[in-house]
Amino acid sequence: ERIGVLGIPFSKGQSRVGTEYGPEVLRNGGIVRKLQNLGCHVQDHGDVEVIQVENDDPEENAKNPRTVGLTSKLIADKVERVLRSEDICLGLGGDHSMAIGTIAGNARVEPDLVVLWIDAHADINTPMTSDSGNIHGMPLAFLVRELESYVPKLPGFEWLSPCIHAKDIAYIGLRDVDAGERKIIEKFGITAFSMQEVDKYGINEVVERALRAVDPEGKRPIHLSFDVDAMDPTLTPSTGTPVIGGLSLRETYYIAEEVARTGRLSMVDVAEVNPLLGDEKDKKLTVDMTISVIQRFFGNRRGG
Ligand SMILES: N[C@](CCCC[B-](O)(O)O)(CCN1CCCCC1)C(=O)O
Ligand SMILES: [Mn+2]
Ligand SMILES: [Mn+2]
Ligand SMILES: [Mn+2]
Repeated sequence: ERIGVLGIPFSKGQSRVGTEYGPEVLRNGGIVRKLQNLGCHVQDHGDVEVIQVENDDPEENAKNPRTVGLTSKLIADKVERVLRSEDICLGLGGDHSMAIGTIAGNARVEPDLVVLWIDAHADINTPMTSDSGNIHGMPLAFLVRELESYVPKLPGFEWLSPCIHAKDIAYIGLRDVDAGERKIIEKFGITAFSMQEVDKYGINEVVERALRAVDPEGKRPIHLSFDVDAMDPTLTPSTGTPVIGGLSLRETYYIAEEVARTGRLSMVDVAEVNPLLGDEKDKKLTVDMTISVIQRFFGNRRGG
């Protein structure tokens, strides 16, 4: 497998400083070398250029729209270029608004992709249903074709056309879903396995059902968007919106190993690592746990 690593040092999809240092701490944690040690061919493509628009006033309750929109276009362009020369792109974020660009870019190369969204949150608020105005809680709303008429065209987003269908998405790990998001998930029948289903069926059954729901014939490329807050905060404390009762390390490993086993992984987003939150121990734990999970997307199996 040829892996292209792409840093996405972005934080303007939310209001806490720090996620812009995510790529740096993950690289310093040795992710490139660790993947090479797995026998992968790893090329580091550097960082996406981040655009900072002056006087970027909120629009329709969405914060930093121009900065997020224009940076998302650069992310999409870079992801498309990486995926033209590599088999898989590993996007190191950065807040979860990064997924607007990574999915848009991936879809240009793999138009038939499906999305597995591993997260405590649904990240599908429209600017109107969001209570925070933080675009990291909205990325999927900008990407889903069925939501196009519900999402205003924000300044900076002129370049973006929705590129996935609601039925192409499956959630695992949900435990903090807003009212508006629940309505959207129900209305469009989006496949969603919350932590309750993980407890009810077990992670093996959940992963099997999620994959079958979005890709019953087992042939579509997979965009895996991993928000580190999907894991229990005892494992990844340095993140902006922690929610107790999360995935265990072994459950998260299992998801990664099963997705790797499909052989159809196209892109992995690693979102919401914020090394400025918590103490040094929290930061190191978060980085170490995140890197150990990433390795399992790329062939490190507990069974050897
Ligand atoms: N849904 C939230 C949180 C989004 C998290 C983004 B992610 O997953 O990338 O980390 C919820 C906001 N709201 C905060 C106050 C209490 C109720 C929920 C929002 O801001 O939209
Ligand atoms: Mn989240
Ligand atoms: Mn998220
Ligand atoms: Mn978060």
